[in-house]
Amino acid sequence: MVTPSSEELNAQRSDFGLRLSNSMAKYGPLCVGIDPHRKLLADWGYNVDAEGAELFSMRMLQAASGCAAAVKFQTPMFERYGSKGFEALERVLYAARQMGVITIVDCLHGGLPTTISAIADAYFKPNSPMLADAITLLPYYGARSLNGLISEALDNGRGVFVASLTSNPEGMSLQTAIRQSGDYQGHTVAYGIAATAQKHNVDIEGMGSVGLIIGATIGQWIQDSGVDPSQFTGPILSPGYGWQGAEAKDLKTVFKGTRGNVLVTVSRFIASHGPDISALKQATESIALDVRQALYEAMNEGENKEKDGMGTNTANENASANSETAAVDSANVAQGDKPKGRLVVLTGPAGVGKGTVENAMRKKHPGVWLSVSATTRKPRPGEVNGVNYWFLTDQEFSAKENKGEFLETALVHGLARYGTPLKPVQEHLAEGVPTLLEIDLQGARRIKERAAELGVDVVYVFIAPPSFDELVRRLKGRGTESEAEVNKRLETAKVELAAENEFDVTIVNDNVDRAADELWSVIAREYGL
Ligand SMILES: Nc1nc2c(ncn2[C@@H]2O[C@H](COP(=O)(O)OP(=O)(O)O)[C@@H](O)[C@H]2O)c(=O)[nH]1
Ligand SMILES: Nc1ncnc2c1ncn2[C@@H]1O[C@H](COP(=O)(O)OP(=O)(O)O)[C@@H](O)[C@H]1O
Repeated sequence: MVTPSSEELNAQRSDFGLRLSNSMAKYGPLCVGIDPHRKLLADWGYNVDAEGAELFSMRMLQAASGCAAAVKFQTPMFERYGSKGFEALERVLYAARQMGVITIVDCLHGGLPTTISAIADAYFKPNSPMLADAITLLPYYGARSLNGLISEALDNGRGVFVASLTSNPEGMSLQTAIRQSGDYQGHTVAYGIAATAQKHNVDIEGMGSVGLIIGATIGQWIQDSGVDPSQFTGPILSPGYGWQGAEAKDLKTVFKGTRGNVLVTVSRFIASHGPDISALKQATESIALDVRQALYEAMNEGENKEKDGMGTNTANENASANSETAAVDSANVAQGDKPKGRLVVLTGPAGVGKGTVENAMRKKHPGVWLSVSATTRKPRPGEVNGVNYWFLTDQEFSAKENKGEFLETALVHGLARYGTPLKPVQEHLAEGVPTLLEIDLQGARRIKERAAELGVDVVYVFIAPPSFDELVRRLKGRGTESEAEVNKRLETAKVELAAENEFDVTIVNDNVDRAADELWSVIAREYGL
């Protein structure tokens, strides 16, 4: 038998971390949770059995492929159907491998070393029936009880996520209990778990293969735990976003100063848009952008934070950033003496592709902040409150308007009211963050009138279609409006197209990537990036 060299062994042991960080660089920090809850199966019109769970999972997998860095399966949702449930999971894992999607099996195994070593045969070996890229582990027999199994995972190029800080209140009191003896005496239980996991990552260049699970909803508890996620150089899996109550601001609190190694799991929110595959994809893309933006801000928040404590290598030095552009943007945006760029106001007729171009640009440059408007119109399938718009009732909108909470408002297409919340725009501009508004012509004109009074400098950008016929084609092709609504939008479009010369820059959206690059070059010029 040929004994592998130490370089080969090291390459093997960092394989999962490397593959995951490459996938996160490509698709962003979203992990789609594939959890066939009984209620979801019934909502989708599937049988509540192993077959239903398999059909559900295959569809979620299809939606996640190309939109998310990884997928995660909760085993109890399959195990409840006994051997048929496990067969379903085996087939879904096989399909994911064929599609090249990274898989995490959330089985939360733990126990005595002799017993759990058998788990390696189930998940890590080349012929394992449920071969997965990583599994989740419970360390409550002692973090070191997992070392044998972790070594097996690493030797096979696989990874693990060790539960460290969960978000249920009882979990928190246990995890922040102070250790009475042993290596980490005087530290919390969670700290000892994180520090033990980190030991597997210290000699690895880039992101390690031994991860932690830290719930997004734990908020300020992170401080009581003594765990500093910015010091950890393996991947961090974070459930709890969306359905379970965590928001962008919670990600910022918990993951301050991290460097692209946080993977946020979203499950029920995405599944609630199914079974239509395009609605599932759209929901996945929306939430992926939202999560990416929040983590990008979290990364900048920790810029000048003191480093201490756990582990010898800082995440700053060791973990790979989630994308090269993110790293470049952060270097430029977060410098002490921030350039104060002008507010970028983007306008263009409905259906010209404003949303498409902005999304393409923000995928490459997550440091750009796009204001989220409020509207009284109904959400379209896949639209997410707080991500696409803040969806308000007429009364709620009027109340905010009366309190002066909007920078501008307008009645658009004579159908619904829209408004730009003032405070977040002021805050982002004050911090030197590239700030983009997408609003209609009336709103752009209103800002022109008020810019001096508000002390904001503005650059006005117009997105134009290659031709009117193409605009009609795109608007109809989008298929989200009735014929009457399309006609209303085309009437507005004629007025907006005639106002093109009121703008500082026109970008013709004939090709999404090219238009996105042009939009970025306007922003880059404004903010000196
Ligand atoms: N004035 C103003 N217009 C907005 C705001 N948010 C969105 N809009 C514009 O409202 C119009 C309608 O947007 P939307 O309902 O998303 O659908 P669309 O008509 O198909 O683009 C678009 O022209 C948007 O640019 C806002 O906060 N203020
Ligand atoms: N350059 C382009 N070429 C072809 N189709 C496009 C282009 N840009 C956008 N689209 C399509 O046009 C439709 C309208 O785009 P959307 O981003 O919703 O527009 P807006 O936000 O301006 O209302 C969508 O179906 C989108 O996929």
